[in-house]
Amino acid sequence: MSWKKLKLLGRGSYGTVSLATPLTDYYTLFAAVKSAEDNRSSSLRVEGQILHALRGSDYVIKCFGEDVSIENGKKTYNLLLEYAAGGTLHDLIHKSKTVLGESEAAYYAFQILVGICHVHRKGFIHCDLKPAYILVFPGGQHGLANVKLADFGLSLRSETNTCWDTSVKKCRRRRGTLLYAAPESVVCGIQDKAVDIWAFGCILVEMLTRKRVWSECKNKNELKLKIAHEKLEIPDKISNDAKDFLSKCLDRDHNSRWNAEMLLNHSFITNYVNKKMIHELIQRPFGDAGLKTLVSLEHLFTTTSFYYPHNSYLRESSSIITSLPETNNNNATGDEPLLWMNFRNLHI
Ligand SMILES: Nc1ncnc2c1ncn2[C@@H]1O[C@H](COP(=O)(O)OP(=O)(O)OP(=O)(O)O)[C@@H](O)[C@H]1O
Repeated sequence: MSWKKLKLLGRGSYGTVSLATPLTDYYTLFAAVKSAEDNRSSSLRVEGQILHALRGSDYVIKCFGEDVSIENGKKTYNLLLEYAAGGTLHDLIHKSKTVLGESEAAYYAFQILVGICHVHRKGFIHCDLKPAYILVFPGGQHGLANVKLADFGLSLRSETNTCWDTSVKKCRRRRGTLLYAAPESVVCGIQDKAVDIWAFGCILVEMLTRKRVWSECKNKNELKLKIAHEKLEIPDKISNDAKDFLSKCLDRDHNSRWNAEMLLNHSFITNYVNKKMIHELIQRPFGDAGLKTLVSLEHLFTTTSFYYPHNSYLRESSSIITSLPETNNNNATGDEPLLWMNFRNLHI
């Protein structure tokens, strides 16, 4: 094993998340490792495959590879991810003393939407978007953070626009966290791309007010009834642009709810983010590496082509692109290398 877990970052239902560093270059390179006992690792393995399929976006957490280790005598499956030094959007919203300004919220909203756009274009639905599943990387533009979508454990493939499961009362049961669930998923279990947009709208309300949506509900049943039958109040003390934008995200009719691309062109976003940049980001062809499998940690940390930066370089550089070992690389296709790490975001 050429890497070492340094400390526990958190726990999920599947297992643990740890901060890790390669043994050869202690404290110069970090990653977050999600680990599960091998016999309970199926959802983590699926998440790894989904992240592999979603590679190529700067707005979706990067997966560097997978590995199996023996820990306390038990076979353990490990998924190696980009380390988010800034924690989650939940922390960013609720641990700060003041409500985020509209321009700051719009900047994060823009990044989340570009991530959603990528996920949807790749044929997936996240199904469980919430502030705790959006990771924060300090060091973005204008002193703000960068944010990326994470936790694809409940994601679905959207073969058509809607995912139906004929075995369960003609429709798939609701997935994800109830608070951020769309009316159509609560009422009839529909999971289409529009559920991600509804959840995004709820997240934006939370960013703009520091209050969770439906905060007056006392229990799950009341919450379900409200989502199913009531209009979600748009906050009062925000600009008309923000109100209009939210009304497009929180349209109760999922057929007329705006999609991510439409929302990116709304003035709430374009007032703050350059239109040309948005167009380039959403039109950018997918960076599909030609690899058929995830890169193993052995290759990740032992390849001679992997570049370990010096601290001084870290402060100046925004990104370093590394190449894969010859045997795995498929550069003949002109594909983007799989390993891409934003070193500026690492805390040294
Ligand atoms: N790439 C990462 N970088 C830094 N911290 C992370 C990373 N991934 C997860 N974490 C942290 O680890 C903790 C657990 O994460 P995870 O999202 O896997 O579990 P969860 O959402 O709490 O549980 P579950 O997914 O089972 O509902 C969270 O506090 C999260 O902030």
